[in-house]
Amino acid sequence: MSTETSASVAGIAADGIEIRAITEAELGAWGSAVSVGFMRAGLPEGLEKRRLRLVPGRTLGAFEGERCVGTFRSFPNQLTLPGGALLPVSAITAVTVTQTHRRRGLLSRMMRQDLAAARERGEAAAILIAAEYNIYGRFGFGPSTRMHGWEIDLNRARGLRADLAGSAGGRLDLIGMPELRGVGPALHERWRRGQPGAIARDEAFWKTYTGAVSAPGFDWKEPFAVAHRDAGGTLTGLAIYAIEDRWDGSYPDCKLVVKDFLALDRPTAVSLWRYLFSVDWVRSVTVENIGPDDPLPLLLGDPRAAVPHKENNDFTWLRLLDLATAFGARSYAGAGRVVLEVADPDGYAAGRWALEADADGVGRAVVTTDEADLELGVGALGSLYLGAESASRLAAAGLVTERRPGAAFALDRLVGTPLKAWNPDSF
Ligand SMILES: CC(=O)SCCNC(=O)CCNC(=O)[C@H](O)C(C)(C)COP(=O)(O)OP(=O)(O)OC[C@H]1O[C@@H](n2cnc3c(N)ncnc32)[C@H](O)[C@@H]1OP(=O)(O)O
Repeated sequence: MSTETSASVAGIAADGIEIRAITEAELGAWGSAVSVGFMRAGLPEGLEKRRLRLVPGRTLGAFEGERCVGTFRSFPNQLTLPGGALLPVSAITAVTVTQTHRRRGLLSRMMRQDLAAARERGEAAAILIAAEYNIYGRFGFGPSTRMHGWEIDLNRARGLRADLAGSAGGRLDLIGMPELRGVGPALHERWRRGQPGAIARDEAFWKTYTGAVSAPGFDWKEPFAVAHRDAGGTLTGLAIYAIEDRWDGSYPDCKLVVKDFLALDRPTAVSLWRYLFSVDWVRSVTVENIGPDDPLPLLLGDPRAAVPHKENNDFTWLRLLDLATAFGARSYAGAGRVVLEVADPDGYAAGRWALEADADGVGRAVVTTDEADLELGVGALGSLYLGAESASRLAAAGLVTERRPGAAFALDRLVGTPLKAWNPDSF
């Protein structure tokens, strides 16, 4: 008898289920499995969008014979780091296992296969948006940015502060979807370089966003897009919003929902907010997700009118795969050195690392034999990587252990950033 176990035969395990990259011809069946996995029965295959997003070799299926019972997709993206560098990362999405086949290790197999391939390709980290909090920690991911939104009652807000100046000589125009598709990408490219935690938006993103291709399971409704151009005619901001048409008897009681807000400077932001807070019939504004450091409430006549949105929670999860590349690429607030003992059951980040930075903000992670100041898992380190989480807070929660008193605060001074990392985009 052959000594070759089924587990060693081209990804087929003892249960007969094979994990492999799909072909383009299998995209329809794979897409149907995604819909079933996300509890949406009978949806169209959405082939046009899926074709746009197909990266050869990176769309995985778990196959039991012909039947696709698990799905997993990754694609290349870039993460803006503190300091403005763009780190190539693997973005993971469309993770599903059919209900009849769950808890048999299929996600674990797809994830481990894809993370190993990402590391091979030289992607220093993987990112994803987690459907549920408890799925991805076991694979070394940690929450690294938060969703941050506001509900604003316009009767209480008293508009924007009177002393705030909008852009001098700028103008606002409502634009249609074809124009948004034309001008949005270049504006976003400029904007994302100044926002740690932001990611790139590809062609598929803009086409889906503007309704040029449909995404199965999502009811697309054309939003409003208002563009701000400065006195020289350069596009410096965009706000995308929807209106929920509500009436209280004979009185308008509409809600304006801000879906996307990109402003390159404060005068642009002020002009856009002033517009959004003064649309006729609108009595309340929901800002679904905006940077945690965005000053929005402080721009209002009464900041208490902005109440935190109920979905404010963890958003981008990050899994470090190559500490030397990842920590060498970001910048640091100043000089410092903290030695970390990192636990990583899958090995990528495991070991003792000195995280150090010079006065000019250039830093690195290097393997060391020095005594460790702090012990933590790779997921906690992923949470700290972009600077949006604090080591002191994780230490208080027992998720980081100080071996030297004060080490958590020393790490915060090293990795903390002037502008909190934030990512507006689900994927
Ligand atoms: C990036 C994204 O696409 S997020 C979307 C994720 N998908 C969904 O939420 C859709 C509905 N859920 C599913 O499709 C599946 O349940 C999945 C993909 C979440 C999990 O797939 P499975 O194949 O069941 O996971 P697998 O068997 O590998 O589980 C590994 C471990 O994670 C645990 N686990 C898996 N899912 C969950 C969960 N939702 N909550 C808590 N623990 C979980 C398992 O119990 C198991 O633990 P163990 O190792 O201690 O036994």
